[in-house]
Amino acid sequence: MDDLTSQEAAVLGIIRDNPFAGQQEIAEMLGLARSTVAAHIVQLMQKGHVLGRGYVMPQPSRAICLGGAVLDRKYHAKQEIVPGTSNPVDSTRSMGGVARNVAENLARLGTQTGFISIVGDDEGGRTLMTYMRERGIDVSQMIISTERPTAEYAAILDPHGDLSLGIADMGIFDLLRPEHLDRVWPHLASASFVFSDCNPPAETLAALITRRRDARFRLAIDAVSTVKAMRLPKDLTGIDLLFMNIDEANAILGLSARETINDALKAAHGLQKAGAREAVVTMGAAGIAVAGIDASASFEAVEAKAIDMTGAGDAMIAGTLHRVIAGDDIHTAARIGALVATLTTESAASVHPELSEAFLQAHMHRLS
Ligand SMILES: Nc1ncnc2c1ncn2[C@@H]1O[C@H](COP(=O)(O)OP(=O)(O)OP(=O)(O)O)[C@@H](O)[C@H]1O
Ligand SMILES: O=c1[nH]cc([C@@H]2O[C@H](CO)[C@@H](O)[C@H]2O)c(=O)[nH]1
Repeated sequence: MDDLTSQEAAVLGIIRDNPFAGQQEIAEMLGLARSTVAAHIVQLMQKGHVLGRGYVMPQPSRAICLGGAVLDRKYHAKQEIVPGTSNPVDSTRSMGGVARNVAENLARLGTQTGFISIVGDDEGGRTLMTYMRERGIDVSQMIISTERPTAEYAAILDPHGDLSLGIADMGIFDLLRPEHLDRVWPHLASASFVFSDCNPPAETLAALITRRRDARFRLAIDAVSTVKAMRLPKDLTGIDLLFMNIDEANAILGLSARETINDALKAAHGLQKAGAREAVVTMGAAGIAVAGIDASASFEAVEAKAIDMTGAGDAMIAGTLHRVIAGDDIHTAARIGALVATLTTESAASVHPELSEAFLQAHMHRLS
């Protein structure tokens, strides 16, 4: 609360006791002009202490996920893929989008979560919104576009579940402009953590990172892909926690080594040097490198009976954020992230359909 002036704190105190207090009533109680109280309430919204009219108070720990809402289609090859010809596959559909996957994982683990994205005015968009709402995720700040259809992603997976080719129709995310951040700012400002993927345009990411410097929330970012990682500014100052796989980290750092987990550790240090407060660089089954604020370390991935890798990175982020929000340090939290990632590789969907805190606890023995 040390970001508040004494008058703002006094106004907040009255609103907390009586969320229905009118501006005139508050003004009279504090001996201020009504217009002064109105200005203080605007400031309280900007600083994230008040969410909107009716003065609804934010929950103490809340995550907001910003970025991709996507319809995923997976084509799982029955034998080694032969390019340039027809390949037999098993196909499945599920909800995807990095930010959406992170939001669903977080909500399943019990973190209070809001999701901000854009979907088309179509059946896919409506199904996606309903699905999220039914999982207790706040979708009140979503945009519904009549200009573009809901984003789609097709993953062609080899017989081992590894990505052979991904095809992404994500044009709708160009409409996630910086102005939308202004509109949803009270929701972002009141969160304990804001997570964004790199599906929004570079200007929107830059605006978020810049505005984070004066905000109370912590900011986590995931690159999504080597192409989208390039949307991040050169100066990563303002990012509290940056998630990348080794290829994405190398791409933005101009590095190429990807032989051992030490290369991932070097990349994580590189991201810190570029301004990120902490960085997690993943290397699939080969392990995870964590550059924390106090110490750096790497550890092994949790052994998996993997069938589909899609969403593993998103699950790693959600598991990590869930624990960081609960108060764990990044090293402890990332181990839980690795376990959630492994569980996700063992399901055909982009988010494990059975994931819950109890499900996670039942698998904790796998973290030896
Ligand atoms: N074969 C595997 N065995 C065990 N764990 C794995 C395996 N593949 C991925 N993981 C887990 O998932 C995490 C993220 O995987 P990866 O490094 O491939 O990131 P990514 O490319 O962002 O993932 P994706 O794009 O598939 O979501 C790893 O840190 C690891 O914990
Ligand atoms: O450009 C993009 N490609 C793929 C995804 C999503 O990644 C998820 C897997 O990590 C998957 O669900 C896909 O929709 C995205 O959000 N943006």
